Amino acid sequence: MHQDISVPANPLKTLDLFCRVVDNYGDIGICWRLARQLVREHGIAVRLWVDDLASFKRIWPEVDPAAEVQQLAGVTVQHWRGQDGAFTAADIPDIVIEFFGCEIPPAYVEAMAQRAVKPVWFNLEGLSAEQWVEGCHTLPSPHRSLKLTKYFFFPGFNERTGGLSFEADLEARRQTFLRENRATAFLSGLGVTPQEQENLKVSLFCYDDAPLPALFDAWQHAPRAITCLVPEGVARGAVEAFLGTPIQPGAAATRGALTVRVLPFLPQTDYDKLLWSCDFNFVRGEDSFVRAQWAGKPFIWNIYRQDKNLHHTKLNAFLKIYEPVTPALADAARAWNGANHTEVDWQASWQVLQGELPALTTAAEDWLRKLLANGDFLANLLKFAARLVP
Ligand SMILES: Cc1cn([C@H]2C[C@H](O)[C@@H](COP(=O)(O)OP(=O)(O)O[C@H]3O[C@@H](C)[C@H](O)[C@@H](O)[C@H]3O)O2)c(=O)[nH]c1=O
Repeated sequence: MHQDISVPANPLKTLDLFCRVVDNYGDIGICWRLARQLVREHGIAVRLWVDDLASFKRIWPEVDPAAEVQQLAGVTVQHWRGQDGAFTAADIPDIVIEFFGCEIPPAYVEAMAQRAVKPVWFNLEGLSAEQWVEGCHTLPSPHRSLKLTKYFFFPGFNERTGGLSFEADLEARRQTFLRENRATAFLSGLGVTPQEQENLKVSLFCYDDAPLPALFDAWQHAPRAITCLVPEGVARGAVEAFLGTPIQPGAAATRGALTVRVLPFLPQTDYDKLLWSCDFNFVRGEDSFVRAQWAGKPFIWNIYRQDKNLHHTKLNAFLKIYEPVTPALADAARAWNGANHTEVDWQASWQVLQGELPALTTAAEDWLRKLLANGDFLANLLKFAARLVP
């Protein structure tokens, strides 16, 4: 008789990911990235439960907002209407993920407990550079009455956390894009003129309360001409005030050293290319913040506002570990988020930042390589999950 020496196949083949869109695009943005990556890189059958298909459509135009169930990029997308219908053990996959503590239906949890082999259950948490995260990462939370355990899994910036998610081919695609100078064709396709491409290129994604009018004002007096590329709908009031016309893709105006150009709101994969194409990026929330780091370019982060100014604590925690930071970049980041104690002179501040750009860019590339070494968040999660399988 032959002895079976083959490596046991990965038993974790199916997965449900639950996403509740609190607001904006970050919740679905992150979940959609993870879902696609699970299918493409790990061969896992993924069902993504999402409650807001309209927001989803903004970042992935193929979404049919009226469909109950649809197949997209190999993922089964299920419109989550808060169904708490009948679930049986047969409905439950090998892995269940709830995103940002969104509560999954109680009947579904009951069905999880009925499964002969219990699913590996995760709560995916938000990104923060605060130190307490390291102590909470992978902590188990036993269900109060059912034989189930949920694990907290945190993204993060070092090996004591889950790391940040990146696709296996992300860095190779970025390198090819840069090496072959594809930015020119990409930006031209978005209507950015050759002259605008000669300027210093800045992408802009921020919340409405960022001090954009002051920055626009400063940029008009910048030492080098600036092209600010802003996807449609971002900072609508301030952009409209600058343009003097209602916002639509293709609208542009130049005042002094500053040209502002409105782009269409881009599909998620093209948004990466925008970050790669620019010299400096303004990003916000969580997903674009992470993608800016994978772009290897200097950036300023507009952090998602939280009660009691908790977001300022998070911002400062990040600025403390972000190695490329300079005093000028930290000051500007704090001012952008209302976390500074003194008035900021944006004109002077930008002048310093512009001078620092070459060094900041080199440092941002080094930072990217350091983060890559922590491994991909999903690969780290699946490795952890595999260890829990009996
Ligand atoms: C500007 C732009 C963004 N995007 C994508 C990139 C991201 O996946 C997504 C934006 O998500 P974020 O950067 O996270 O920013 P955000 O502000 O949109 O999202 C969130 O922030 C979180 C912290 C909160 O928990 C969420 O509730 C949510 O507010 O939209 C495009 O696909 N095309 C575009 O043109």
